Amino acid sequence: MEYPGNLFVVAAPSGAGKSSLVKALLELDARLAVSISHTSRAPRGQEQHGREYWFITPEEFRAMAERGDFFEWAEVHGNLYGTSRAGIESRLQGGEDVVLEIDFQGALQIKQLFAHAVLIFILPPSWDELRLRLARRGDTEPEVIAKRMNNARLEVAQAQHFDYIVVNAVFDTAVFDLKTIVHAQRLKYAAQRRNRSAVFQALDLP
Ligand SMILES: Nc1ncnc2c1ncn2[C@@H]1O[C@H](COP(=O)(O)OP(=O)(O)OP(=O)(O)O)[C@@H](O)[C@H]1O
Ligand SMILES: Nc1nc2c(ncn2[C@@H]2O[C@H](COP(=O)(O)O)[C@@H](O)[C@H]2O)c(=O)[nH]1
Repeated sequence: MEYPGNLFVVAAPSGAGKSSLVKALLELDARLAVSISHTSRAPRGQEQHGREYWFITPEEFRAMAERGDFFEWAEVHGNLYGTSRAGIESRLQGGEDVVLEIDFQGALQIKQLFAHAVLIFILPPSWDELRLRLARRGDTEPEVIAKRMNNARLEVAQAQHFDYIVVNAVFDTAVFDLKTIVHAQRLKYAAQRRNRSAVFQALDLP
């Protein structure tokens, strides 16, 4: 599938900081929109339906998957997560740029569907720091942290399939790296599509 809008996929082990980084990136870039996923997991902390996720039951999730409502979906840490077509198709068709914050299984499914999608993997600076970040966030049970740390080793092994790897050690440096990737991709994709006005727009030229 090919749409005029750019598609960025950000994946990372839980706690590496992808939601925080994507939030900071969106604040700097009004042309980016984040896709809100559907999940069968229960809300955590202050999470709200329709803001962090669309929270639905496993039965509702499976019915949506069977209807083909998702571009991708996967089971992650024992819960179901998916990117709905309705959430992003019209934006991409309209030339808007979209970011997906999803796991590596979903990222690889997206790359099969959208050859121009840019896959970015976020790494924590160390395993100890990853564990600390999960613990400091304060909304995840110790046994869930243990499960996510185990899964993190499998997830990091998939980083080789991504277009870029960003290490989230110093937060502002990682945001800058993401910004640079987004800017470079906008130029490249616009040039590939021979869209001169999009090239000028990406360069911020009149
Ligand atoms: N560079 C950084 N240095 C220190 N702490 C950070 C950094 N980046 C993020 N954090 C903190 O780490 C914690 C985890 O971050 P965040 O929730 O963004 O991770 P995530 O990868 O989106 O996790 P999940 O997949 O579970 O949603 C948060 O408390 C966040 O404030
Ligand atoms: N394949 C997909 N993975 C998703 C999606 N939305 C989120 N996720 C990933 O799930 C884990 C856990 O998230 P959490 O909010 O429970 O901590 C994390 O890796 C997310 O990136 C999705 O739509 N598809």
